[in-house]
Amino acid sequence: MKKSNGRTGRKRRRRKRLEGFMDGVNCSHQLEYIELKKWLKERGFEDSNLRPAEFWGTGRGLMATKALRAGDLIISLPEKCLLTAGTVLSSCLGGYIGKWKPPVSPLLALCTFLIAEKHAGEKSPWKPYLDVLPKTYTCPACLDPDLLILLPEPLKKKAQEQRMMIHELFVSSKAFFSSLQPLFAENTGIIFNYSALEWAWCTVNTRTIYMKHPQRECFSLEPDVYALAPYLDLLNHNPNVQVKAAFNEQTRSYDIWTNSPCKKHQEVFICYGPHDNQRLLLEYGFVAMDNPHSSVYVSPDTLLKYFSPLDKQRKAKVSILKDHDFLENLTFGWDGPSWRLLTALKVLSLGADEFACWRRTLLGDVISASNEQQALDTAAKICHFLIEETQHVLLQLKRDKENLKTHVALVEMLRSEDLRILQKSAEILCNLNLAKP
Ligand SMILES: C[S@@+](CC[C@H](N)C(=O)[O-])C[C@H]1O[C@@H](n2cnc3c(N)ncnc32)[C@H](O)[C@@H]1O
Repeated sequence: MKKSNGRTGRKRRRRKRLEGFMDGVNCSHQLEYIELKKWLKERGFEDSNLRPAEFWGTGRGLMATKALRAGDLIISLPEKCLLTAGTVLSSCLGGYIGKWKPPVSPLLALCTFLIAEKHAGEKSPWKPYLDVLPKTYTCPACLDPDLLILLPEPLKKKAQEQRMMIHELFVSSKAFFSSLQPLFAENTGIIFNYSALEWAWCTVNTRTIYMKHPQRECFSLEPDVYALAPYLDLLNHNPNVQVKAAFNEQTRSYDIWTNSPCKKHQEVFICYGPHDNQRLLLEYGFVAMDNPHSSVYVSPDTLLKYFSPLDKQRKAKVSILKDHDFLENLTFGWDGPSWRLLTALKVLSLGADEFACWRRTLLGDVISASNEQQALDTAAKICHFLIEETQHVLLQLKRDKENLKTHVALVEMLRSEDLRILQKSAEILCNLNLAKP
C-alpha cells in the first residue's frame, strides 16, 4: 500500500504511535503466566479474549486480544478456580477452624490459608496463583508512618485505623495460629508473623470479588463475601467503564460482561465501584487520574475556623449541623463546592435576625442575598487555604523522602489530583462572583 506522506498520513502515524504507547507490553510468555494458564486450564478455564500485559500508568493488567464490544462477555471463571472460605474449610486447616472458639472470621480463614500455602511453596496446589500475587502492597497499612501524616483528612484517620485494625487482628489471632502447630515443622510464630498477615490481609482486601456465601456455624458472624479469583483479579479499575459481574448459578462460573467497548491490544478495565481517590487509596492502594468521583474533604476544624467565636448562635449552629449530619462529607469536587458544603456554610453564615430560618436553609431555600454571598466568599477562602496546604505538602514530599519513592509517588499523585480539583473549584467560585450583576 502506498505510504501517505501528507498531513493526513503524519496525523495517522502520530495517532498510531500514541495508541502504541497506550498499548501494554505483552507478558503472557513469562513462565509464571504460562504456569498459571496451565493451572487454570486444568480447572476448566480457557480464555481467548485476554492476555497479561504491563501498561504505562496502571502497571500489570489484562490486554484485549481482540476488539470487545458492549455486551461482550470478558471472562468466565469456573467455580473450581475460585478460592473462598469454603476452599479453606476443605483443606487441612478446616478441622482446626471447626474446633476453634471463639470462631474465626471468613477473612481470617482466607488470610491463614494464603500464609500457609505460601509457606508450603512447591508443595502448594495453589503455587501458580501465589507466584503471580504481588509481593508487596501500597495500602495505607503498609505506608511509612512519616508519609501517613501527609495524607489529607479524613483519609489520614482511616489509614491509622486500618493499621490498628490489622495489628489487633494479628494480636487476637496469635493463639489460633499457635493451635495450627501440628500442621507445620517450623514454629507457627515464625510462619504467621505480622508482615505475613499484613500481606495476606492486603491480598484479600485489594483482590477479592464480592460473592455472598451462606453463614456457617464454624465462622464468626462477620459476612462471608469474599472470593479470590485467579487471573480475573489482574483486571484493573477504570472509573469510566461499566461492567456487569455475577456468579452464574447455571454454569457455576463467575462472569464479567463489559458495557464499554475496548479496542484490540488495549487494556481491559472493570470498575471497582464509584469510589473517590481517598477510598481507592485506602482499599486498593492506588489513585486514579481524572477520577470523576474524586473530591477534597473539608474537615469540621477547617470549616469552623472561618466563623467568629463571638457569634452568639455559633454553638447552636454547630449543634444543628451535627444533629443533621452536616459536619462530615463536606467537599470540593470538579464542579465546585458541594451542595452539602454550601448548605453548612449558609447555616453558619445566618445573621442573628435570620437564625430562625435554619430549617429552610437545610432544605435548600435562599434566605437572603447576603447569606448566599457570605457562604460563597467563605467557600472561596477555604478553597484557597486548602490549595496552599496542598502545595505545602507537595513541597514537603519533594524534599526528603527519597528512600520511599513508590509510596511518595502515590501520596504525591493523590495530593496533585486534590490540587487540580481545588484549582477548578476556585475558578468556578471566581466565575460565580464575576457573573453577579
Ligand atoms: C485486582 S488487582 C488488579 C491487578 C493488579 N494490577 C496486579 O498487578 O495484580 C487490584 C490492584 O491493582 C492496582 N490497580 C487497579 N487499578 C489500577 C489503576 N487504574 N491504576 C493503578 N493501579 C491500579 C492496585 O494496586 C489494586 O490494588
